[in-house]
Parts: sequence; C-alpha cells; structure tokens
Amino acid sequence: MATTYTQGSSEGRSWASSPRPKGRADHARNIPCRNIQIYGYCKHEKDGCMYNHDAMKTAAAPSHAENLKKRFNVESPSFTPSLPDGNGSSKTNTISPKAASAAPFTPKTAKAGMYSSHSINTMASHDPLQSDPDLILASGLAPPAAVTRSNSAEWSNSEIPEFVPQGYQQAHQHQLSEGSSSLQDPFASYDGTGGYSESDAAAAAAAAAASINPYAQDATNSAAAAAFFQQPSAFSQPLQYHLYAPVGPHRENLLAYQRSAHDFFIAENLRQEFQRKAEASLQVLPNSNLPANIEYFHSLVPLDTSNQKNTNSFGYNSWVYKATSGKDGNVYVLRRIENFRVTNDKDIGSVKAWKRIANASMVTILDCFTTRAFGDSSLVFVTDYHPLSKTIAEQHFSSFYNPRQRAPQLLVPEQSLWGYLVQLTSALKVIHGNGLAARLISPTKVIVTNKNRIRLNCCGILDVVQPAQASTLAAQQLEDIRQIGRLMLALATNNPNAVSNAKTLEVIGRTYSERFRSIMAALMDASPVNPVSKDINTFMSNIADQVFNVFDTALHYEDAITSELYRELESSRLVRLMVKLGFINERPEFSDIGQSTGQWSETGERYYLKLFRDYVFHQVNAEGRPVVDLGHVLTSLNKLDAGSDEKIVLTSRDEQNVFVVTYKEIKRSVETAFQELSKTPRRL
Ligand SMILES: Nc1ncnc2c1ncn2[C@@H]1O[C@H](COP(=O)(O)OP(=O)(O)OP(=O)(O)O)[C@@H](O)[C@H]1O
Repeated sequence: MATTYTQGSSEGRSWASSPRPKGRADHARNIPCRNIQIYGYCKHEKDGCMYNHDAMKTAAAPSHAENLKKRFNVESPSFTPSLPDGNGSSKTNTISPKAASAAPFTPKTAKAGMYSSHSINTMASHDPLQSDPDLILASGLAPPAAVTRSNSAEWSNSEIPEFVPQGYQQAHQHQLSEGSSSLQDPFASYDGTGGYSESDAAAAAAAAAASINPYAQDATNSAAAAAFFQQPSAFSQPLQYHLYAPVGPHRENLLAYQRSAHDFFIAENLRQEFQRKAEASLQVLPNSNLPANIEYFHSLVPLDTSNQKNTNSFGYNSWVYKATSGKDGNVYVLRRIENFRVTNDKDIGSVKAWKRIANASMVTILDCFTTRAFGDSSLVFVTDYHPLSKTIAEQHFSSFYNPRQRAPQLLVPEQSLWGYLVQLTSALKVIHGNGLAARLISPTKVIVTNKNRIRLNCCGILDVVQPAQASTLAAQQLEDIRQIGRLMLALATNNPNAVSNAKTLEVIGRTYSERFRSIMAALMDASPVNPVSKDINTFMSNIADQVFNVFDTALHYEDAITSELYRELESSRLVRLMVKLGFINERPEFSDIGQSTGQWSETGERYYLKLFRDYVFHQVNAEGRPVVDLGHVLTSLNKLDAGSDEKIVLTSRDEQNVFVVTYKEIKRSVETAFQELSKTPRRL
C-alpha cells in the first residue's frame, strides 16, 4: 500500500517542520554504492537517488545518515496516515485532495530551469552529465549548438536553426573542392549513403550528354536504352538518424557491471547499415518518367547504375527496377527484357519450375509476364529485392572497368573465395537437383547482398529468351561448373577477362594455397570423366571440409546477430511501457471518469503515475539542475516492468505530498489505468 505524508499532519513529520530538500532529489551523499553505475553516477539501492561519486569526493556534502534523517521513508518513526476517510478515521491509501491541484512544478533556481532565460549551452556546461558528449548524444537531448531560449513559453521560428543532416555539408563541400561533377551529375550512382560515388565520374560524364528525358532520341547513345533510366539519387532524402550515434572518444576501463549508453542499443554499424537499406527500399521518384503501373506494381525506381546497356547476357537489353507490389505492399525487383516477343507460351511456362526453387544463395524468381507499358513489347521477371546489393563486377572489378579509379582493387582473401565457391555450389546443387541448369554465371549476374554473402541472379531468364538450345541438360550442367570456375578464376586473378590456362593456374598457385589451385583446375576441367568435378554432387563432396568451415562461420554470424537482437528486445519493451505511460499521463479528457472532481489522469492511483513520470524524467540534482541520466531512466523503467518490490519516494511538484510506493504498486496502477482507458467508450 502506498504511504501518504501530508503537510499539517498532527503526527507525521511535515516538510514544514523539517529542512526542505533542494529540489526533489538531494543527492550529494557519501554512500558506497552497489547499484548500476553509468558514467560515475550511481543509483542508491535504498532511496533510488543518483549520486556522483566524483563530485562527492570534492563537495563538502552532508553524510548519508544525516540526510536519511531529513528524508521520509518507510523507516521514519513518525509515520501516520494522514487523510481522514468518511468516518473520520485515517486511510493510508488515499491521495490528498490537494494533490490534484498541486501547483505546477517550478525549478528552485532560475539557472536550473530547463526553460530558464539562460542558454541551454550554459546549462550543459555546468553539469558533468550534460557536458559528457557521449551521454548527450545517447540521451538524445543535446540542444542545437547556437540555440538559446528566451523567457517566452514558445520557441520563436527565428530561433530554430535550419536542420542540416549530419555530414551533409562536409560531403558536399568535399565534392565541390575536388571539382567533382557529381553534384550536378544526375547519373552519379546511388550508394545508399545519400552521397555520390566518385567511381562513377566517367560514366557520369558520358551520361551527362544524354538527356534524362526518356523520349529524347539520341542514336549515338542508344536513346531506346536510356528511355526508362532515371537517376534515383537525384531524389534521395537523407534521413535524420537517431541522435545516440557514438561519437568518440569512448570511455574505457568500465567494470563488468558498468554499462555505457551504447550497450543498450543495437551496434552502431549494424544500425547504420539497416537504416541505409531501409532508406534504399523506401526510395521513390516523385516526378518519374517511368510508367506509373506495370501490372500490379507501382513506384518504379531504376537500379541500374548506368544507362549504357549491352546485350551480352541475354541477347537483349535488360533493365532493373525496384517496384512496390500493389498486392502485398512489399518491394520487389522487376527485370525488364526490352523488345522481346514471346513466340511460344511453353517457353514462359518454364518459369514455373524456377519459382519452386528456394535457396539462400539464389535470387528467388517470383513471377514473369509480358507488358507494353514501356512502349514496346517487354518481358518482365519479378524477383526478390536485396537492398543496396552490388554485382560481383561492381564489387570486385570496379577499378578494371573504371580506369579513373585511383586505388587498385585488392586481391580477395582465400577464405572469402572459399565462401563464394561454397555458396555458388550450394545454389547449383539445388538447381541441378531440380533438373535445371543456371546457364548464366558471370560477374554481373551474381550479386553481393552482404559482406561475403552472394546470390546467383537472373536464373531462368535464358530458358525463356533462348530456349532452343541444342545442348543437353547434362552438358549445360557441366558448363555451369566450368562457369563457376571462370568466375572464381577472375576473382582470384583480379581480372574479369582472365583466361584459363596453365600460366594462370600457376599465378593462382603463387597467391593462394595448393588446395585452392587444384580445385580451380578441377572446376575449369569439369567433364564426365573428371573424378573431382564430373557433377555438382561429386564436386561438393570434394570440398566438404570448406563447406563445414563456411557453415561454422555462418553459425558464428547468426550468434552475433542474435545477441544484437537481444539488445533491441529491451528497447522495444521499454518503449511499449513508455507508450502506455504516455497514453495515461496528462490526459485532458475523461474528467467525469473515476472521481467526480479533477481530471481522470490526475486522480486516484493514476496520480502516482504522474509523480512517477516526474521521478523518472524530471529529477533535479542538489543544485536544482535537471538530471539527464539515461541509466536512471532505464533502471526505473526496468524495475517498473518487472514489478519490483523496491520502494521509492514520489513527491508532488509542490512538495506537499510524499508517497512511498513499490514499483509493484505502480505497475498495477499502470495496468489498471490502461485497461480503463481501453475500455472507455468513444467520446464525441
Ligand atoms: N535482386 C536484386 N536486388 C537488388 N539489386 C539488384 C538485384 N538485381 C540486380 N540488382 C542491382 O541492379 C544493378 C544492375 O544489375 P544488372 O544485373 O543489370 O547488372 P549490370 O552490370 O547492369 O549487367 P548487364 O550489363 O548485363 O545489364 C546492379 O547494381 C545490381 O546490384
């Protein structure tokens, strides 16, 4: 049961008769602390207050015992419930009628006020927590550098600085100073960072001549090819990332029980990667020249990084678009084969067999249809979308295709090459097992979707566009193995045009292990009589040791990702709790629910919740300055969620009412109030 202390109680001690604390949390005490420590601040197990041990070493602070005497808690000898019930007897679980009408909280000192006339920066410089760059970012409360607040209750528009995304200015200044044309260049590739990659400068210069107008006729630059290519990065909007990004220097030497703010959230590099991928997935072209709808797809965004196309892969120009499905709202890839006419329905029916194949090392084919929406007769393949992926050619041979790239491409480590080989072999195993052949395994038709994670792309397209193959399935499957060999050879020699011969294998033998060299030789020499590579199953059993290595790496990665997930699990749990509190606190309507007087969210047990919100978020320290402490917020909310039996002191803003309640009681109040809120009939 909550314990109520009220000023004027005959037996209970009142604030009037005892020295008043400075603010609602008087913390400067010398107490050995066993509780959570965050940046030198510790939360004491008895009174739930935050102490700064560093500050206590220098400050002439009153002793803990002395302070405890001055404070009310469950051990206070003079505890007497104060409010009379209807019979004139006292009740311990009621709330002072004054509580609801308690004066709004005003910080004790003008300097301390969050809304004082002082600049927010001035305030930050006083408080060791505020001036901690890590925690300011972590708390998300860092004020804009030049913002000051006047006495007026509202921000004036002129005081609000213009939002400039982090790193935006520097990136653009850098590009301008380098004389890069990428800022004006509508064809610079989208790299997912909101910036423009310099490696595309050559393509950009060539492309700049071509009009972005899809209907422009330019015979020298394949106008038809450029027709539906539009540079997506011209429309990208940089997202405002969360403000708790870790900016160094980082604190070291934290003890096992100490936590830094970043321990509570997903790893920064992972978060940024996911965010960039999400941004790429959600990207749209507002003024696009592309068709508004293709069958049940809309919001097309081109993924090609250049409007130069060749017919090498399929015998036709092909274009790649990201598109949103009107059926399920998900994002897919549409690969358009330009100017293709289906002459035999049976050919397009071969896609059915490919749709049945699901392998983690393949881009799954989902559908295939013809369309005239592009102004010609096009064949469209629908596949899974893997945001921000690159082809092997883009990832590993960019310097080869783009001589202006200064840094030469590094050799791929052998472990990565084994990883690639095992993934491609796994894809072929399933494809061949289903009586099919990939037929196209080239550096532009394998995409890298994550670090060392590749997927075979464009499977099944040749079966539709070039069905009349004289060769048998067995011959096509052996050719698949040889194509893997050529791809691996290109990667191992860092040359997409590497020719398979004894000299090339000798070069590989000098760079990589003998085992790798011999496997390369077997791949290139795949034939029905080769004991290592006569078919994909035989080949796989010959690289079984490497399969297990890759499998083990994948399991380690899964463990790492799972542990990252655990961190976010906590965050979402606490967010849900805060959402509940937000629904209940300060509710202006429902004044006639519950008690007849006062507002619903200010009366009954819900009053604790208002005070609990102040306890969690609005504490002030001994000097009256706001306590901006993520550790305190997380600890309090976790204890609330767990319904701990620990008692805390909640004080009204006018300091006339003090309640000693357990987290368990507050938790019950949250649940009851939330249930009541959900059951309340709709009000007009
Ligand atoms: N399923 C997919 N998900 C995400 N991006 C993809 C997908 N398929 C292709 N891409 C991207 O689209 C771009 C163009 O792919 P494409 O296969 O056309 O390569 P290309 O180098 O243009 O080949 P080609 O010269 O044969 O047209 C590449 O950056 C590739 O990473």
